[in-house]
Amino acid sequence: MAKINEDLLKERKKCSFNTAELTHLLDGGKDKTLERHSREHFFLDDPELRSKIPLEYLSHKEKYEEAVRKSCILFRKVQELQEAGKGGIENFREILGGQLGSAILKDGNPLTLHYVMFIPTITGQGDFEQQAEWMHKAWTCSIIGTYAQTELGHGTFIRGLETTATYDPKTEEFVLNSPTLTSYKWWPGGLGHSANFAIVVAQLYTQGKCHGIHPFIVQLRDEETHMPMKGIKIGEIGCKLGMNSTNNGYLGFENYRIPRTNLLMKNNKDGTYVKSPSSKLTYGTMIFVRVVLVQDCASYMKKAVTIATRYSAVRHQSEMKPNCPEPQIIDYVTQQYKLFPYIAMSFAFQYSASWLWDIYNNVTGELESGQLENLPELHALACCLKAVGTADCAAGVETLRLACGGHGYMTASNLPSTYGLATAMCTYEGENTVLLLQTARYLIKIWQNKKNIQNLPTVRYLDNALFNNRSYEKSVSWILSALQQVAAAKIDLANKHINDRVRQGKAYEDAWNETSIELVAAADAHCRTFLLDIFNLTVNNFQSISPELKAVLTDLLELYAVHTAIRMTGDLLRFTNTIGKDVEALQLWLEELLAKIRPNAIGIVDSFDIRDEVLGSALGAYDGNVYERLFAEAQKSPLNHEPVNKSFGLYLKPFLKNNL
Ligand SMILES: CCCCCCCCCCCCCCCCCCCCCC(=O)SCCNC(=O)CCNC(=O)[C@H](O)C(C)(C)COP(=O)(O)OP(=O)(O)OC[C@H]1O[C@@H](n2cnc3c(N)ncnc32)[C@H](O)[C@@H]1OP(=O)(O)O
Ligand SMILES: Cc1cc2nc3c(=O)[nH]c(=O)nc-3n(C[C@H](O)[C@H](O)[C@H](O)COP(=O)(O)OP(=O)(O)OC[C@H]3O[C@@H](n4cnc5c(N)ncnc54)[C@H](O)[C@@H]3O)c2cc1C
Repeated sequence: MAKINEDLLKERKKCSFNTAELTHLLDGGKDKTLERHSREHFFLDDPELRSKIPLEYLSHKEKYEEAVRKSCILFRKVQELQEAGKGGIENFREILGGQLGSAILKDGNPLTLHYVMFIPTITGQGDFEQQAEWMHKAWTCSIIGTYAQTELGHGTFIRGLETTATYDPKTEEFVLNSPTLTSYKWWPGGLGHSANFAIVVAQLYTQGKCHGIHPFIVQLRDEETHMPMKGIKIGEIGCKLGMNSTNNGYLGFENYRIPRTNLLMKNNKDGTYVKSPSSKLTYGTMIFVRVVLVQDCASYMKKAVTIATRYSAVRHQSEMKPNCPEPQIIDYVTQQYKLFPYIAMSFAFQYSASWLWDIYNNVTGELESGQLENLPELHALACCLKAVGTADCAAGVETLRLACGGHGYMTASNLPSTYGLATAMCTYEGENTVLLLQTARYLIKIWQNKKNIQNLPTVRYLDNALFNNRSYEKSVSWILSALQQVAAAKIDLANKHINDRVRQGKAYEDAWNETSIELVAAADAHCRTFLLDIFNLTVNNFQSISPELKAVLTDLLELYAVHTAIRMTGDLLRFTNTIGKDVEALQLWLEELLAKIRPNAIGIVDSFDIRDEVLGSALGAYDGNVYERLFAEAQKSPLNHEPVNKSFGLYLKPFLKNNL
């Protein structure tokens, strides 16, 4: 093993708790950690899953081809694991998500949508016969599917989609058409050249009447030759900020016929068209992905913060005191402020993601038996957690990249491509502002009618939060109650402003739009109370952990709470009993916490136990040999493979001569 950097050795000695204990806690037990290790070994130590040339130096086409090669090996290996009964959804979570997935396929996986949306849509929206027909083919990958909903003209407003599926009773077929340029499907992952099937969301027409959007299973390419079917126009949409291997595609239909039975029917029991109990059941797959994305936010954040924290312990810069050695940059308090809140935030997101996953499973269980009452609460929670989680994650990764100075700008730091993956999450699966407005819509309804509020665990605090009015105490419980008061006050105020505008004669929708900045802020505040509440509950509920670990988790919980409170200073002053002196006390508390966490910072990120191959970063490797790794990475540039590049003879030399 390479020699470990001296600074990191010293940092590791300072750590006050057992890092393995925290690793096991985060994984859900020692056996889970061992399972994860064996999964990592299975995938990361397979030489076939490594690339010979760094991705950045490949052309767009080569990147795609390399990604398809790897994805096929990857999913063959997942199938092997499933067949051996080793692991269920965890395999998919890791392989598709921000850790193993993004380590092996750094710029995205062209087959992700098959697992994340195609299969879940068949399971969630297909009836018994349809599942029998399609699931085996999909699971065994005899067919590869994607989820084609968004169009050139509409992503958010899905009721406005223009693709039509018109029923032809004579042939018992649906005829698919893209009547306009804006009706072309645009964005679906893997659609360009990978998938041969898709779930297509289209407006269903029977007897000249439109019944709204519905999902259909559609064959796009010949299963043998992979040529597009007649009546299908298909291709890739081109280069993007990131995710350049995901093969996002476009798709148009010209009188393309599919059997009647390809309309997914779980929510339309009859063979003839019958309206489902809730049109929003069609949106089920989107809720599923929003839920799993919150977990991914924690993964990306842990990765970025591990890289930046290790680098900050190795990097020395400037003089703090005259004639003293240059300090590690992690000793600058401003640097700690860039790093440690994101360490704390990754815990907050991991714990909330896990609660959300449980709520999701309960509610989908209820939906199976026709109970819909808890769906709105789940939808509202999933929307705001997805929005706040992805926004904080993307901003966090960018802050952490900046915290690494110039070297953070190198692709070898792996921070730019992590940012590319993180920022995409802010848009896909529901643009963040739009999702916060969905949560706000629910909160306003609850505010206007609090009758059943005590049965709704995520909003019951709103019953009396407006009147919390506690005087400042240095405690998480005070911050939580203050944040709850802020959320309640913001909802109340937004509600008042909507009503005022309606009273002035505005249409409700106009009043809503005019109040929407406040509505988004209210939903954001509500979400932050949930994140803190769950973090607090989780840490308080840990019974059998060592006092040393409990102390570290408490520091992180407090830092998360204080950091959130300071970010919302204006709101605290405006809506609670907080006064200027309390803000000063919060600031001192923040600084105290940064100092407390400082000796454990490396220990905490080590506990995330992220393998070097997953970090994929010259700055973040366990051994801390930053400069050697940066130098080695530079040697991989194709420009360094020859002492003189041909452009010298072609352009520079004549140019230099001309200037003589
Ligand atoms: C294999 C097995 C296992 C595998 C497991 C693997 C797991 C592990 C994987 C781990 C790694 C992950 C990696 C991921 C990589 C991903 C790759 C990229 C994927 C990216 C894909 C995409 O990007 S794919 C397109 C997504 N595209 C949207 O996301 C559109 C947003 N746009 C809307 O979502 C609607 O359009 C919008 C705005 C609501 C308005 O919809 P609208 O106009 O119809 O509705 P209104 O606003 O009028 O609301 C009317 C009433 O509906 C209520 N409501 C609305 N939605 C509802 C809902 N969903 N459920 C219930 N209720 C709902 C609402 O609350 C109102 O209720 P009320 O009336 O009671 O107030
Ligand atoms: C990397 C990536 C992968 C994707 N993969 C898929 C896929 O596999 N399948 C698929 O079907 N789609 C996919 N998409 C599409 C994605 O779901 C949409 O881009 C997303 O839902 C946002 O829709 P839009 O692009 O129409 O944005 P728009 O809705 O046009 O948003 C533009 C702006 O308008 C604002 N806005 C829009 N409506 C409102 C409103 N009601 N109130 C206030 N503000 C509003 C937004 O806040 C935003 O600021 C993907 C997108 C990306 C970036």
